[in-house]
Amino acid sequence: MSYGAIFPLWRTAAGEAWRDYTHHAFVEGLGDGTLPREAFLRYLVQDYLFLVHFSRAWALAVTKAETLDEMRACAATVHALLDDEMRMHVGICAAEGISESELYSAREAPQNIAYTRYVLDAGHAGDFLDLMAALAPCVLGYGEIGTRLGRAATGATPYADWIATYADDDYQRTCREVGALIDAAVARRLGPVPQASPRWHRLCARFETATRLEVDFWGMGLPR
Ligand SMILES: Cc1ncc(C[n+]2csc(CCO)c2C)c(N)n1
Repeated sequence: MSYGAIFPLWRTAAGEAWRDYTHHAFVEGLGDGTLPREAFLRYLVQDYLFLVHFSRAWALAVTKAETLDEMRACAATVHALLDDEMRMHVGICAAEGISESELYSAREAPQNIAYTRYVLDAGHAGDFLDLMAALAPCVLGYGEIGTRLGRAATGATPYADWIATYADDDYQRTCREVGALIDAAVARRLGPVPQASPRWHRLCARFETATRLEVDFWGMGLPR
C-alpha cells in the first residue's frame, strides 16, 4: 500500500519499527484468531480512550490548517472518529457487558498516555506537518494491516469484523485521502523536494516515534 508519495518515504525511514508495528504478535493473533478474548477487550477499552484523544488531535489539526481543504479533511476525520470508529468499540464492548460510561471512565494505561499525549504535543509544539507525521502511522498502518489480514482471512478468526472494518473500501478510501492530504500539505510548506528541507529529518523522526508508540500499544494488550 502506498497511500500517496510521502508516506512510503516516512515508512522506509522508520526502518524495522514499521514491520514491528504492522506484523506485531497481537496483529498476527487477530489474523489467525489465536488472540485471547480478554486481550482483545483490554485493547479495545484502551483504544476507545485512545480515540477520544485522537479526535482531539485531529481537531487541533483543524486549527493548525492553512487552507479550507485541509480544514475540511481534518474536520471530516474528527466526525468519522467520533461517530463511526468509536461506535464499533461501543458495540463490541456492549455485547460483552461493558457500558460506554465504563469505557469513558476506564483508567488509561501508561502506553496509551505516552502515545496520545506525544501526538497532541507534536501538534502543540510544532505545525500542521509535525502533527500529520505523528498521526500518519496510526491511520495508514491500520490500512496496511487491514488489507493484509483481509486477504489472508480464512473466516476462522473471531476478529473478522475488526479486520473487515479496516480492509473495507470505505476505510481504504480514507487512507488514500489522508495520504493525499499529507502530500499536498508537504508540497505546500516544503516545496517540490521536501527531502532537501532542514525540517525533513524531524518529520521522519516524528513518524518513527509514533510508530514505536504503536508497537508499545499492541504490547499493552498482549496476555500477561
Ligand atoms: C492504537 C490505534 N492506532 C490506530 C488506530 C486506527 N485509527 C485511529 S484514528 C483513525 C482514523 C480514522 O479515520 C484510525 C483508523 C486505532 N484505532 N488505534
